[in-house]
Amino acid sequence: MATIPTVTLNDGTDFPELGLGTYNLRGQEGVDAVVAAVGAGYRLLDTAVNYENEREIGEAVRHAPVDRDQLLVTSKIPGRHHGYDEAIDSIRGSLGLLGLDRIDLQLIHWPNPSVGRYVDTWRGMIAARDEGLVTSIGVSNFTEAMLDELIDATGVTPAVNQVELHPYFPQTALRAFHAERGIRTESWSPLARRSELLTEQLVQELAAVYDVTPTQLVLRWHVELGSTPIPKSADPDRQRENADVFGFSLAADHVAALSGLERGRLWDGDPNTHEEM
Ligand SMILES: NC(=O)C1=CN([C@@H]2O[C@H](COP(=O)(O)OP(=O)(O)OC[C@H]3O[C@@H](n4cnc5c(N)ncnc54)[C@H](OP(=O)(O)O)[C@@H]3O)[C@@H](O)[C@H]2O)C=CC1
Ligand SMILES: O=C(O)C(=O)[C@@H](O)[C@H](O)C(=O)CO
Repeated sequence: MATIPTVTLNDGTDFPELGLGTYNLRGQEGVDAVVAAVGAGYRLLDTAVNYENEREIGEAVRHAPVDRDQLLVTSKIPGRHHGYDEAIDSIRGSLGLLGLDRIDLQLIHWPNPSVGRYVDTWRGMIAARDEGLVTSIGVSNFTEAMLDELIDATGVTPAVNQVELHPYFPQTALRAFHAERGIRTESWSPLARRSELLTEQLVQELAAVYDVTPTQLVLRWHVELGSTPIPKSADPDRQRENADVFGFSLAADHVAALSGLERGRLWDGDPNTHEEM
């Protein structure tokens, strides 16, 4: 079983350096996949209201081979639940589906700027944290300007910003901004959804240099950048492979070379314009 190291968030919480994405993990197969991942060493589980699998994630937590307190469950507030009261209701709804009395990390899923309610939503999340419904609060898909808007309005800095990040889109400027503000970066679609990234010549060649798989090389690149990747896999063998990235490290010039694959966002998810309800 892999031991996944942790870093300390700006609120003092220990946060794993790698977690499990669960988009599209549903039904009994989804429960089994998440239980297997915990058995393989995963402690951070990433879900969202919009994944429609919070019931399954809660079920997996109850059947997992470790105590609930060793697991960190993330959920996310969807666009249709933006607003102060709506955010608190959304969190209560997630707690009900998960069957848990606390969510470890609560995020705003997308800022949806045309709705104009992410600051109110953030205030609701602060209240939910103060009430003990959630431990850590953060955001997803927020730009530098949006992050500063939250901080300036409330004095509370998000613990995490979960964003699209992979060698095709290394988010250099946003990561530097996070480092200045003490915000932990979390990488969604860290494998670029198994696109041609894994068969890039550079990725294949460097994987051979380190005697690891292309997937392990890419996930280690995230770790070297100081971002927590949350690869999704339904397969126990691939889950184990993905978690086994803490026994080697990459030379700085190899990290830079992988970042040089940059070509931009893969799915047109610019938070200034892309909205999800
Ligand atoms: N906040 C946000 O807006 C977003 C958050 N997310 C989160 O990020 C998570 C991860 O992103 P996701 O989009 O799922 O994409 P990933 O980059 O994690 O890629 C997942 C794909 O890669 C395959 N895969 C995983 N491991 C391996 C491996 N070792 N070898 C070969 N193929 C592999 C999986 O297949 P298989 O299952 O068969 O192994 C699946 O098809 C999501 O599940 C979700 O939790 C994602 C998008 C947006
Ligand atoms: O998976 C998520 O969390 C999402 O927000 C997705 O909807 C993602 O944005 C996507 O699949 C875009 O094509």
